[in-house]
Amino acid sequence: MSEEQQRQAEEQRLAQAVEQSDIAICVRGIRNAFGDQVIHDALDLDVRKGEILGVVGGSGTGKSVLMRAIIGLQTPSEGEIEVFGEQMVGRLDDDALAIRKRWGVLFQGGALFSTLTVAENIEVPIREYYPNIGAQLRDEIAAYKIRMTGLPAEAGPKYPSELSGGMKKRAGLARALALDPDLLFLDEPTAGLDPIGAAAFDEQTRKLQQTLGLTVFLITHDLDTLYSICDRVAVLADKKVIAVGTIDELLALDHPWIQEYFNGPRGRAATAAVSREKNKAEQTPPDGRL
Ligand SMILES: Nc1ncnc2c1ncn2[C@@H]1O[C@H](COP(=O)(O)OP(=O)(O)OP(=O)(O)O)[C@@H](O)[C@H]1O
Repeated sequence: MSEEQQRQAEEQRLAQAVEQSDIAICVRGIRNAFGDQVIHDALDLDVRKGEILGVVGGSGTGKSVLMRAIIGLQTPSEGEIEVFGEQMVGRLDDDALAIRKRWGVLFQGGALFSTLTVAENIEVPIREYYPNIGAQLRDEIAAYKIRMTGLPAEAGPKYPSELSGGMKKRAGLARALALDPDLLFLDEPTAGLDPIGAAAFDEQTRKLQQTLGLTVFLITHDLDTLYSICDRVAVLADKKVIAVGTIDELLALDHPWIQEYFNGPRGRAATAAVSREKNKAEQTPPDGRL
């Protein structure tokens, strides 16, 4: 190899290394199947650091299975998954502890422990990963997370059955944030919320993502969420991620599911709502008076 070729190879290697360091989650060639039912085959996906990536796809396309594979609850039969540069497939729980502490998960439906109060739910991951933290500090952390997610302080001693749907989601979010994660997984966080509650939850997610510098993997069917807070969207179909990009980039593709989803009546309504919000913001003077 000539000196010039060596220099070019080194530059390429460095460029790749810089590119890689921008990636929070790197999924390559994974296959997931349940018996004869193949859910993913040769699926690739990159999630960039600091982005909110929306993950969409028809029901049963394997969005939750993909999330479970990334967080180690489902072992792919083929392929590799890296989180923050660490190989995850086949790692034992103890071995991957340092990485597992760096993410928080809000499962579909909230998945709060019904026999524990909100504060006790939030304290579960703290007890699990930091058993030496004393009760008083644990309580303080829980109270802080409760405030952070917009719940009233009185929610702490309540049981999940005493909360509204929106409050349950926020309690689940508070638990997901218990360990100050860098990476947040949200599985259909606004499902079942009324539109105002859903918009408030989205806004909270965006605010937290910006202030805490989080990377967010967000599974949703909610077009308003995609339009209002997602930086990019990944589309699952045909056992793969068939496209990733901004909504404008996806709209330029002529895949029938993508066109139907974003350009159907609901997609058009969501676009119209976003441009109305934009116009309103542009017409509002900086001091907020109309
Ligand atoms: N533990 C399991 N055992 C057998 N099949 C499973 C298991 N988990 C998921 N599946 C199947 O895998 C497929 C994908 O499920 P998944 O929950 O990931 O879909 P999804 O895209 O998240 O759907 P939805 O949008 O309806 O929530 C479904 O057909 C489901 O029945």
